[in-house]
Amino acid sequence: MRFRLRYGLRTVTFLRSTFITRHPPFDFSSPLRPHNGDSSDSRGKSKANGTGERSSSNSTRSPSGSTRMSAASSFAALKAQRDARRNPFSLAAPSTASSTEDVQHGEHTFVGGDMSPPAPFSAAELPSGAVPIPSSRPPPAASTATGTSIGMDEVGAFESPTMPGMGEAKGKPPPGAAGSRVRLPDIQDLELRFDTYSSERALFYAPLPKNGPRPSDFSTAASSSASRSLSGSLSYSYSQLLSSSYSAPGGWAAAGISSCRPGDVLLRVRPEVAVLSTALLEKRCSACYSPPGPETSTTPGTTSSAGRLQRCSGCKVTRYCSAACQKRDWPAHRDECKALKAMQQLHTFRSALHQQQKLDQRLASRHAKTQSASTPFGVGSFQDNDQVVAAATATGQYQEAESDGEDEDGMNEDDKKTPTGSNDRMRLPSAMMRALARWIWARSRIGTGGKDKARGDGRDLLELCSHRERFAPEQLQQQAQLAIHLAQYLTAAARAAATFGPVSRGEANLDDMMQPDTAFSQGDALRALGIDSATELLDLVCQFSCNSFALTDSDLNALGVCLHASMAMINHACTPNAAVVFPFGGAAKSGQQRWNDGDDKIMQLVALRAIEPGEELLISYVDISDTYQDRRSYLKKRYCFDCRCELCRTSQANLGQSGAQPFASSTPSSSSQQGFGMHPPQAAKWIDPRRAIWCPHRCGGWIDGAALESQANVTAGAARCNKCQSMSNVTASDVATDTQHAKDTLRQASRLLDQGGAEAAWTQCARVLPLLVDRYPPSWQPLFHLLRLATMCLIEAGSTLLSLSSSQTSNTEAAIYCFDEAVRIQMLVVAGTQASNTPIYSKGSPARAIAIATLAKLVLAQFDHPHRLDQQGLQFSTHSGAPVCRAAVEQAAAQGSNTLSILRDAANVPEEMRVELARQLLTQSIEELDVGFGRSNQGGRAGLEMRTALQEMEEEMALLAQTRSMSVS
Ligand SMILES: C[S@@+](CC[C@H](N)C(=O)[O-])C[C@H]1O[C@@H](n2cnc3c(N)ncnc32)[C@H](O)[C@@H]1O
Repeated sequence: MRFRLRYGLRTVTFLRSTFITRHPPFDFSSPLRPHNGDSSDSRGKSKANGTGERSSSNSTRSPSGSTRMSAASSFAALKAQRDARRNPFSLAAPSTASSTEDVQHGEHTFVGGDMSPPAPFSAAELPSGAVPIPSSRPPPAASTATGTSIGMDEVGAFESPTMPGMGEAKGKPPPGAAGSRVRLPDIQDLELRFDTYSSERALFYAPLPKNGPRPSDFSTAASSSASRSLSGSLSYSYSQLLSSSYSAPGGWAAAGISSCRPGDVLLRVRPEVAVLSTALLEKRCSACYSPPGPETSTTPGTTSSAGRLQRCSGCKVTRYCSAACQKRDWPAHRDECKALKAMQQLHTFRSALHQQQKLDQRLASRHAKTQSASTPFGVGSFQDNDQVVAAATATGQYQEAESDGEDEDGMNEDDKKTPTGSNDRMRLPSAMMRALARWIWARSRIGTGGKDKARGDGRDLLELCSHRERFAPEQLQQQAQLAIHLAQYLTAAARAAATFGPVSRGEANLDDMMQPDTAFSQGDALRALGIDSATELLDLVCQFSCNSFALTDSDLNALGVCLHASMAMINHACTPNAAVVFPFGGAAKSGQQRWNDGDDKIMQLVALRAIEPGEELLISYVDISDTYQDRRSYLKKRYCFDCRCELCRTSQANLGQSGAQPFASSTPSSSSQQGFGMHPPQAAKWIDPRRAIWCPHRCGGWIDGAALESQANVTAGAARCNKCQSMSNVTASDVATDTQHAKDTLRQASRLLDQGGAEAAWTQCARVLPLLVDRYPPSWQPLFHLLRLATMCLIEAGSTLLSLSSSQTSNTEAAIYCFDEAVRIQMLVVAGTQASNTPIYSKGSPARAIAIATLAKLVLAQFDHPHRLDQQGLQFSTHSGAPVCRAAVEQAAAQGSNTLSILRDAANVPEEMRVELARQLLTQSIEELDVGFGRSNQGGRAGLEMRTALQEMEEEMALLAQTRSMSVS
């Protein structure tokens, strides 16, 4: 039948390309924060000026002695301003501290003054402020500024409580606690910023230091532009702000200016810097992030690593889908290209060195114990002209340690041969490192008066919080490790040029390299980029880590990392009223318009519920399907704060921890209008869906898993079913074992999937799922994560099977099995997002909207083979033992209130009703995508896809009905 064929094939094709949200448990780019230029845009320029003018008003001496605006001066001036703003008790007024002298000599003052130095640095190197890196020699003349022509290699396929809502808290929350209502200070005590891109819908504000300087002291340009921008709406918006909540515990915050409906877009910006994750560098275009399109695939049926992405002939690392894309990326890639290339040369050199060392050692041991143990030269001498690296090397911090993640040391392993041909593995810089380096290079170009196309329209990273002084020692040590690698990466090109001659010659003069004296100082190279001290470098790393966003595609798949300073001023809540999304993917329009077909202003702040004027805008930095403990430790570790939102306080109270605030029952606010937002939980009865256990009597009720942890709670009957009061038959130790089991499986299956073993990954999941779905609702955190991964495995496996050979019935049948199973698993995922009247994700949350859209696609894909879903209560397949029973879906659907109505009959829906189910799913996903990705965007790329699918489906159905009536007559 035409309908079935079309849908089956078309859907499967787009299933393969993107579409499932995957949240690795510790995805760096997923602060997730949570978790997006065309320089010719005049508005972009004016916004850039907002920062640029402020910094450029402070001119200083360049390293060479000439008076010009240097990158160093702008760093220093901005840092001084920032520190003064952040520290109301600062003794150093920014107007005086803005002199470069002061900053360089450690005049920063910090609240608390607890400045424990990072482990690799000695206390002497890091006193209470910036430590200048001793200059040993002047920077090489124009070594980093020379242009290089753009070239491209053609490469072949493989070369290349309820939530406790936002209601008013009873009692007095601690001053400054997020969610607390504190009257805003008078307007003269605030620094206000109005974002020109916000369509007058978002305002950024920060308290000024008491008795401190006024905005005008910082920069006339900045303050006048602020008041200019504000003049139209100031009286209205500010009076609203005054009467509303102010939860920022210091620092910047954002507030809505006018009333917003769910789905309103509050801010639309282009990220100042955005890069593809290192793991995707070979698989995606570095400018538009497109995978190689099917039309360019060289081998039919192969997965997306095939295709004709063209490799940059300079660095041989980044790839592009077209010359247009490469050209667009060039301003940002230019310095990076040199650095990557130089790193490869250095890597080759180091490999040679290493071989030489090994040989020497062997010779030494063979020939004489009398022989000196010292080798002719050491790796240390190669690095030792940098204070940071030397210190780290001395303390063993710098090592070529294997790392399975970008986060640990900021370096990724490329397990292919290096482009230079050596067999050992080349470690590419992580996405974060490349992003930060791009930002620093762009910054230094602006500082030296260069025209900068690479940098977008945002404010300044230096104004954002760093928390260097607040990190736990082990965290700071990790950041220091990143700083060390960043320093090496930043200076690779300059150093290579100094030692090898022009990088483009590609000839390493090993003799020169062996002489430490001739090696180019890392300190010099960093100073040329405007970084004067190890502390400054470390600050930048900390700032980036605290303020960057995960770059995702329109289906929330992680693509990389990005930064925009305005967006970074938005604070966190585990029950956010807004979200930062990339409705059309993470990149501006591609040369071919294949992948990103939307607006260039690609990073958007969207209201998830109704927002009153002056209400603080809050996004989530974490995956809110995580438990309280996981969210808490992640926020503490990465962002240095304890979240005091109502959800966290309620969860804490449930755990019976000391210091918990009593739960504040809030009245349903405007947030729950139109069904969006959260309903307030009944404190006494609230069970966190993330920790719930099914009632052993299958009444559909839940038992609070958190209550099991305390014997007192168990004795007091807190661990009983909330419906029938049955006792739990699961103990706390059962839960701990199941949690561990699920987490281990998640890790193993994730690894298998990454290595291309989707079927093996699914088999791993299939082993544990039967027990887990029987014992826990799908919202139980470890199960929820596993279910999301299981759907991905099944889609990947099914798509691969289908692409192998459609003539082999066994392949097709296996593929059908995969999609059938994926439908059931995804039903559980959707149920998990919505379970209880206090769902993990509120209606319209991007993650929930995408989960429904995914299910809709899967149901559409089933139309080819409707007979596959039998009507048995349990669906076991001979193929790897399908573990997920229909009963689990039914149980999950029955448990919920009307939020799950869409799924209530899904598991037993007769075949003829399946089209109706698909229609319902498409309709609901469109409604929710419109909220999560912006109504004016029509739900972004995913929303447009769903609309097209719905329209086509209705056309097909009409055609089918017509054909039927004709054949009857
Ligand atoms: C991306 S910044 C947000 C803007 C920040 N207020 C500023 O001034 O730069 C993240 C930092 O803001 C603070 N923050 C964000 N949300 C918070 C909350 N709910 N409670 C306490 N601090 C919060 C933390 O210090 C966190 O590291």
